[in-house]
Amino acid sequence: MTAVLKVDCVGATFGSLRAVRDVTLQAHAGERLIILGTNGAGKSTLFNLIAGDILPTYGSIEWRGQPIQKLSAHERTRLGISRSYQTSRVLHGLSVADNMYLAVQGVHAGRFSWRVPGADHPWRKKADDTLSRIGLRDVGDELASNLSHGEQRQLEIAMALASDPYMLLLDEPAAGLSPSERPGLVALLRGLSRDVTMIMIEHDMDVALQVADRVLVMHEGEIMFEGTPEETAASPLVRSLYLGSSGDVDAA
Ligand SMILES: Nc1ncnc2c1ncn2[C@@H]1O[C@H](COP(=O)(O)OP(=O)(O)OP(=O)(O)O)[C@@H](O)[C@H]1O
Repeated sequence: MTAVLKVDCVGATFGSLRAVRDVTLQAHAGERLIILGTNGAGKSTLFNLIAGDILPTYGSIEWRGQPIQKLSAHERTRLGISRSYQTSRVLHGLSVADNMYLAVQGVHAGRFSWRVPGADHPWRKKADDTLSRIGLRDVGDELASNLSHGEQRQLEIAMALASDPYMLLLDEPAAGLSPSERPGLVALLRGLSRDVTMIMIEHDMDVALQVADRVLVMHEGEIMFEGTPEETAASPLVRSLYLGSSGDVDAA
């Protein structure tokens, strides 16, 4: 397996707080890597370091053989790294199709235009194709505010795919979903092309274990466990770190 992402002994410090400590990890081409951990474990900070939203205090990050730890988020997007955020970036006053169009337009930095593009404009076509891929083409004319919570998360994933990334970083895609919406999300994530490597932060153990090839568990800024979904589900360490003393998987 080819390692496309190599994070080597990376740390991020905020004042006296060591939010991420000496983290080393690799992601392989096409892999689904899931990062679990309790609140404040450092998962989002690690994502920000990989995506370029913050720069590491120390350590190196290599993407397809190239050091990227000093590159901006925008430069990393151009190299094929795309991310979603915990807080939705969907504009509720716009239609689903227009949200998607803006995401495609955003990839072509410096070429913003207020002119309404025709249906045959290549960016519009790209937006429509991506919505079809994610199963939202039929609701393209709906205001984004009219979508169910599950469909809004779907739209965020579609928007993150606008740049045709090689690697997708998804920050808690199941957050706020009802139990009945989760199987749809799992099916969507499992159906994404293996041309795209995926790293995902997820609190929901059930969703995480259904999507993951490999699981990392963070605690107090460090990676404390790495294993397959089966090893994760069976691990007493994961139970004590992640699930607390109750050991109740459903409590995740
Ligand atoms: N920009 C910042 N400035 C100062 N402290 C920060 C900053 N970002 C994160 N932190 C702190 O770093 C620690 C790790 O936060 P982080 O958001 O990475 O954790 P997390 O595992 O993603 O948690 P959650 O699951 O709640 O999102 C926390 O104590 C947080 O308060």
